[in-house]
Amino acid sequence: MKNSGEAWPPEGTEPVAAHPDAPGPGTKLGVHFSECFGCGDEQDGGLHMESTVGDGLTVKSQFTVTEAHQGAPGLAHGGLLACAFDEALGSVAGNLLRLPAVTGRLETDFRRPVPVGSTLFITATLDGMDGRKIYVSAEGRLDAEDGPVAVRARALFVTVEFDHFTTHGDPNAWKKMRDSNRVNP
Ligand SMILES: CCCCC/C=C\C/C=C\C/C=C\C/C=C\CCCC(=O)SCCNC(=O)CCNC(=O)[C@H](O)C(C)(C)COP(=O)(O)OP(=O)(O)OC[C@H]1O[C@@H](n2cnc3c(N)ncnc32)[C@H](O)[C@@H]1OP(=O)(O)O
Repeated sequence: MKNSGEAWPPEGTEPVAAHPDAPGPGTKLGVHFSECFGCGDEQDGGLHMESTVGDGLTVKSQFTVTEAHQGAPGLAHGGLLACAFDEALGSVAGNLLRLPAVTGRLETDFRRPVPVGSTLFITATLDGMDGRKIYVSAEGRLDAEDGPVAVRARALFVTVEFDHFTTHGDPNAWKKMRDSNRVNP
């Protein structure tokens, strides 16, 4: 993946269409795995992000910063903001393409402080694919859809076989996610 100053998406990236069975604009995506740190509802310390499919190849997510997310006093920790963007970017890749994929590389540009109590309105866009490589980008605006941009991010996701998760992860947790019918791999 190219560095921040270089062309995005990189040369060789092809435009993509959403999968025919992908959820349409306006669909609330809910929780893909109850224990996910980004969106899970059984993860007390998590980010509890909520996402909805947007127009075009986008997903819109919201992340409200609490005192549990601080780095500097009163301000969101940059690593947690990166986590929020990983979730939003993974959501646009996974839900619109309906392909299992993992983050290979994630870049974040922090442009404004994000205070405790504020909500980031994140729009993530599916920029294209090159073989197994999925390119996605996002921006997060402070406290409103048209608020000032606080964070920009872009990422490379790489498609994997489903056994990536059972081989390297926890097969029982995978079964729990599958049985919840929240995703349908
Ligand atoms: C997580 C959800 C699972 C559920 C899936 C089901 C349904 C989906 C529906 C909804 C999902 C909704 C939301 C998801 C929300 C959040 C997502 C969170 C995602 C994560 O939290 S995920 C954890 C962190 N993530 C990892 O744990 C990855 C560890 N890693 C590896 O597992 C390997 O590293 C892997 C597999 C990445 C590649 O390994 P590999 O051996 O398969 O393939 P290879 O190395 O050949 O790479 C192939 C091509 O990608 C290029 N490439 C690779 N990495 C690159 C890099 N960093 N920079 C530049 N280029 C790179 C190569 O250069 C080559 O390019 P080329 O084809 O041109 O040669």
